[in-house]
Amino acid sequence: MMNFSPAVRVQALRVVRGGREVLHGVTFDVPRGSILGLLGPSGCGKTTLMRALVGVQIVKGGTVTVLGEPAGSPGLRRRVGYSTQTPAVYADLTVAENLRYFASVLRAPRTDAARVVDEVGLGKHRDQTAQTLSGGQLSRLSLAVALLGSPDLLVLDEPTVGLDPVLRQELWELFRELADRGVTLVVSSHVMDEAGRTDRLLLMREGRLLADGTPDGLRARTGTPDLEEAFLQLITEKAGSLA
Ligand SMILES: Nc1ncnc2c1ncn2[C@@H]1O[C@H](COP(=O)(O)OP(=O)(O)OP(=O)(O)O)[C@@H](O)[C@H]1O
Repeated sequence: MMNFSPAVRVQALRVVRGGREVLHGVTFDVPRGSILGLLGPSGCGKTTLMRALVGVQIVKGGTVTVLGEPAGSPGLRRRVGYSTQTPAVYADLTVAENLRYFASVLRAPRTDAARVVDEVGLGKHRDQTAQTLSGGQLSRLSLAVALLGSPDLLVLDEPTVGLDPVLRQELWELFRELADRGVTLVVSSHVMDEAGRTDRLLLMREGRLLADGTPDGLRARTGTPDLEEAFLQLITEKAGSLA
C-alpha cells in the first residue's frame, strides 16, 4: 500500500537552548521523496531544527513526527541518516575502515561501505586516514556514513560546505537521484544558488519561518528570479510589517 502521510511533520515546535527560546513554534511538513532546503542566516536555528528531526534535541513544546513515529523512537534509528557539520568519524581510521565500522554498528549490508564510497566520490581516497582528508573530503565521508543502510530520511547539515562547484553539482545530482528513489532529504545550506535545486524551501530567521514554498513560488511572490534577492525582500517585508 502506498504511504501518503508526510515523511516529516513538525507542529508548533519550540526549543529552548541555554535558557533562551531559539525555535518559537515552527510548523511544516515534508512529503516523502522530496528535497526540503533549510536556509537562513547563521544562528537562526537550522541545526537545532535538524537535531529535533533526528531526536537528539530536548523540545519545550510541539510535536515532531518522522516516518509516522515520534522523532528519536528506537525504530527510526536505522531509517534516519544524519550528517552533522562536524563530522563524527575516527581520525586514525581510513575512509574504508570508518565506513566498515559504522556499517557494522548500523547492521547495514556488508556491501554498503563500497557503495557509499562511490556515491560520494571518495573512491580514490578510500585508504587514506580521515585525519589526512581535506575539509570537503571529510564532509563527503560524513555524508557517506549517513547513506549507510539506505535510510528513508536523510538529514544533512550543510553537506556542501567547502566543496568546489563541480562537486557541489554532483552531490545535488545524487540528492535528486535519492529523492527519485523515494528518499526524503532535509538539507541545510548557506548558499542560495543551491536553494533552487530543492522542491521546497523553508527560509528561517531568528527561530521562525519567514517563508515556506517552492523556489518558483518564492520567486513569484517577490517578483525576483534571484532567490537571494527574494530572501532579502521577505526580510524587509517582515521588518516593515512588525514596525
Ligand atoms: N548549546 C547551546 N547553548 C546555548 N545556546 C545555543 C546552544 N546551541 C545553540 N545555541 C543557540 O541557538 C541558536 C540556534 O543555533 P543553531 O546552531 O540551530 O543555528 P544555525 O542556524 O544552525 O546556525 P549556523 O548556520 O551558524 O550553523 C543560536 O542563537 C545559538 O547561539
